[in-house]
Amino acid sequence: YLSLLFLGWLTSPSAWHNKYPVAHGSRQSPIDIVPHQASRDPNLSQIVLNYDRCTSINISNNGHSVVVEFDDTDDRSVIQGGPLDNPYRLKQFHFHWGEKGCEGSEHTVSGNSYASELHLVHWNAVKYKTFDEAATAPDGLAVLGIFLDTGDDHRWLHTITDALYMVKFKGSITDFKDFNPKCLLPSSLHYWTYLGSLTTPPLHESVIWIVLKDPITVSEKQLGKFRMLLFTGEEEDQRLRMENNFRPPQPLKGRKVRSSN
Ligand SMILES: Cc1ccn(O)c(=O)c1
Ligand SMILES: [Zn+2]
Repeated sequence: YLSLLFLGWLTSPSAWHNKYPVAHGSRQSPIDIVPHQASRDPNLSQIVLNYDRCTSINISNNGHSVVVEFDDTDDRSVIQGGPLDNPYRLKQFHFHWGEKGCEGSEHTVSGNSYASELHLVHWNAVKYKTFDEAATAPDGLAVLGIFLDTGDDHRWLHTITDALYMVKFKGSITDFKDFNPKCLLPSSLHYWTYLGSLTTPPLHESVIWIVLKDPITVSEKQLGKFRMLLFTGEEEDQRLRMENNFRPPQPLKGRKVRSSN
């Protein structure tokens, strides 16, 4: 039992710096966003999402989260505008959540957590040849963060939650075609943006974060289905429920958070 606790400690956010010293870097994510301290930047245009020709491929459990991957061999699904100098290609989206409704998001707003946070991960295919190369470059990735609040059922989330039983165990993967993440967006695309990092090891400081101000609403029942996923593989005897897969806010270290109009 103690060995499990020790193992748990080793993989917890507070221990990541031992293997990934960048965990104590100058542009780590997530952060606490304080709206009235964010500067409205008139030069910040709206963000534009072109997901209409997007091609989802599969859904999988990578031991950290549930991930939907997309065909990123061309510019069929991109995010552009806002703080971005060129289009960034959609590669995957995944979620972070807690064990109860009052925590689970990675970014917080004036110290308040949401129940979950959706990350749509894009990469700069104009400047870099592969996702892995982009993932280590300061302007390599653009992650669109969307908060999930609990309330009524989300009309389209069932498409994902109905597939979760097929990816219960770490390492499981199954087909997941024709899903357009546009159905997971809130009505307003107003956002905060700042320079940050991946929120899981290797914590590369390569992410231009675009966090939408408005959350989407999902039901406690829908969120509960994420908590039946496991961190552990089918062959492991310890079954660890996948929950609290969020990193807490990191020091701002003088960074400016900008706000769209
Ligand atoms: C690429 C990547 C990996 C993990 N997470 O949480 C992210 O938000 C982005
Ligand atoms: Zn994430």
